[in-house]
Amino acid sequence: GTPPHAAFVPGASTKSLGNRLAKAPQARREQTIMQLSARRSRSMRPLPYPVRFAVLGGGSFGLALASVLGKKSIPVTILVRKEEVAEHINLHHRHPTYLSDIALAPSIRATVHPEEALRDASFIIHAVPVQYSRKFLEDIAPHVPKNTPIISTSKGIETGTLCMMQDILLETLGPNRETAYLSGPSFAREIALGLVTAVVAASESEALANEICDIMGCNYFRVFTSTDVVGVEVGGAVKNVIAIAAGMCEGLGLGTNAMAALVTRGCNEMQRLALSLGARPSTLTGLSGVGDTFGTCFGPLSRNRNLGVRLGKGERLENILGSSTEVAEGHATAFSLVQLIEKTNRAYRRELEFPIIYGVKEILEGKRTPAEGLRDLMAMPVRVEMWNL
Ligand SMILES: NC(=O)c1ccc[n+]([C@@H]2O[C@H](COP(=O)([O-])OP(=O)(O)OC[C@H]3O[C@@H](n4cnc5c(N)ncnc54)[C@H](O)[C@@H]3O)[C@@H](O)[C@H]2O)c1
Ligand SMILES: O=P(O)(O)OC[C@H](O)CO
Repeated sequence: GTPPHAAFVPGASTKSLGNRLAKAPQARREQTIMQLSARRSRSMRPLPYPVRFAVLGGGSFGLALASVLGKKSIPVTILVRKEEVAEHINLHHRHPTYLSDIALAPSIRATVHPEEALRDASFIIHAVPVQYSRKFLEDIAPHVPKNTPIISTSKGIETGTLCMMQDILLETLGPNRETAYLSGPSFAREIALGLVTAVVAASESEALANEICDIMGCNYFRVFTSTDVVGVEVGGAVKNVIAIAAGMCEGLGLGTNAMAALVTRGCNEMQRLALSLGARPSTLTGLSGVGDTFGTCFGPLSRNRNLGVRLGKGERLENILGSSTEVAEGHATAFSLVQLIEKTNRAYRRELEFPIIYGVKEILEGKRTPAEGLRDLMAMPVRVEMWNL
């Protein structure tokens, strides 16, 4: 028969462990859960092997993740665009503009030279907005070591190609590379301040997801794992568009009932699209689905929500975009999403409706005002709340 310890294999996939746990007798289930907990608490200790990270993009999220690694004394090199920014980080251990009130650990360096950042990197974190990622990655591709895994943090859908980061990485850096997609409610400032944050690392390689969980995890940054890359990427992209709608609801002063209804229906649209693209339903109820949607729709730090608030208060889109130094990914993604929905509907010969996503796109195009968008949502024919997908 199977030896009692066989249910726990360090590095084994959470999925296979889950399957085996479900079938195991009670005593073995308890023993396995204890062993799993021991494994998780080991992840808080210093690593037993040397690693070095390259972080692509010196914006607030790249800095925030660098700060997590820096607190674990892991060497990190951040690739930035401007020489004066690199010099400032190396001299003062803080970014001159982003999160400039937060000191970075001495193990964090910055450079403008891709070869310097990428040479000898054991892991690469990609933190450049989706719309700029293809060009950025094409430019640095010759310097990206062949087998180094990439952890993408960018949330959105590329204009024109309708690609998400998995395809952009494949098309720019080639096949046969392990990749992972980090997502969930994770505002850069809160992470950099050491506030408790939980995210999910999705990868087709369960070994990579587990490694990220061990290496990046600490007592305030908890990394769950998943193999559902599509679900995690779609959740991260759609929540930014729903957050723009939630911001408009706030800006219009519509109240809590309206906000709760809007966000719930937004999650419903997110789930329907994700399922039609092959995601697992449970992913969309997790951190990268409703979790990130709640965080972004209700959190005052969200750039997407704040864009919506300003639109709802009557400000012009050009003014809002012109006054921001950081990217609200939901703006471009709203247009890509509508095209992706139309493509998916055509492929399945059906007419699934996504009134919130379409409404945000039309408001961003100037075809409706936020108040008209809401009026149109209320005028839609009433139907069953949940469709069988
Ligand atoms: N900021 C957050 O709280 C947060 C949290 C989770 C995920 N994300 C995601 O991470 C990604 C990066 O977010 P961020 O807040 O750091 O973004 P950001 O707008 O600050 O930009 C990040 C960096 O990307 C690079 N960059 C920007 N425009 C570029 C261009 N045209 N060409 C080349 N490089 C360019 C720059 O180094 C810039 O500092 C986004 O997709 C975002 O959705 C952000
Ligand atoms: O500031 P936002 O709206 O880009 O959101 C940041 C993160 O994605 C929140 O998880």
